Amino acid sequence: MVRIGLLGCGNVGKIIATHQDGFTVEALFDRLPDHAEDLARICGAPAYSDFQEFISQDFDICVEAASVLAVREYAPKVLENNKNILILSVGALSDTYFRKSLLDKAREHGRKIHIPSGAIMGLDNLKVGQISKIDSVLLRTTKSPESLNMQVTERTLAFRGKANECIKQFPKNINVSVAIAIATGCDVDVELWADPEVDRNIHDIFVTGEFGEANIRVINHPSPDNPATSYLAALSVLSLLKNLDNPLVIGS
Ligand SMILES: NC(=O)C1=CN([C@@H]2O[C@H](COP(=O)(O)OP(=O)(O)OC[C@H]3O[C@@H](n4cnc5c(N)ncnc54)[C@H](O)[C@@H]3O)[C@@H](O)[C@H]2O)C=CC1
Ligand SMILES: O=C([O-])CC(=O)C(=O)O
Repeated sequence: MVRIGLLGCGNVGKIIATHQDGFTVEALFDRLPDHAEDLARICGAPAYSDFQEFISQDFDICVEAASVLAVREYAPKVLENNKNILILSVGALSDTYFRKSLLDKAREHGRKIHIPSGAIMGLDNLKVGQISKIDSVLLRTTKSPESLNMQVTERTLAFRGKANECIKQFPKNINVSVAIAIATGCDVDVELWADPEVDRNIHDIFVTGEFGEANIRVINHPSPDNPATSYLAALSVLSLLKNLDNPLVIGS
């Protein structure tokens, strides 16, 4: 059974800790100690207020469900402590220097960095971009103004540009664009729309390349405690963890 340590005890953290299937939660950490303590009361795992104490516990993989800043601060330490890491706030890896240094550290310590599919579908086959030419990738994301911290009364373009710029402005909303960029190896074009008429998180992905064309539309339900985060993002972490020890590996 896979043993995990949970870094980030908010909305996704709670879903993970309350759906332990194929893994067990061994330790909890959050920059807000009461978040970790609340989750400890729910799931029974111990909460730590000191990161070094948390990372010294006996678990196989640290599951990050906190923030881009938390990845920058703690991911190197996780690997240095000889633990694998699952990174949901993958936007942190849009900084190529940071990404390279993290990969070097993973190799040095013989550890893995897992990036779940998060709030989108199709990430598995988008990896063909690493071996076959992709001509263009566009992600058009639509969310409610509330989840983007905006107040608008009509559909409004919040951002148009490249993924690595969008994540700087919306670190809690567009991690998916960086996951697509890493998977494909392409500079991803992003449009981020705030739409008062929608109560879902909609991701439209348009890809053209040597393989042909793909249009993928994911219409996500927001998760219970954070409308900016799709429920699918938490589910994708659960399915990754459930399959970690499975001898049958499905999807590329
Ligand atoms: N890759 C993807 O497809 C997706 C990624 N995400 C990202 O996943 C992360 C978790 O999402 P939610 O659980 O909905 O967020 P949340 O805001 O509900 O919970 C985050 C928790 O992490 C804690 N935290 C934040 N910064 C921290 C730090 N520096 N050190 C320790 N703890 C810290 C917070 O106190 C909070 O308890 C967010 O960064 C979000 O942007 C969300 C949806 C999709
Ligand atoms: O959950 C979503 O729909 C997307 C999201 O917040 C992110 O990629 O950061």
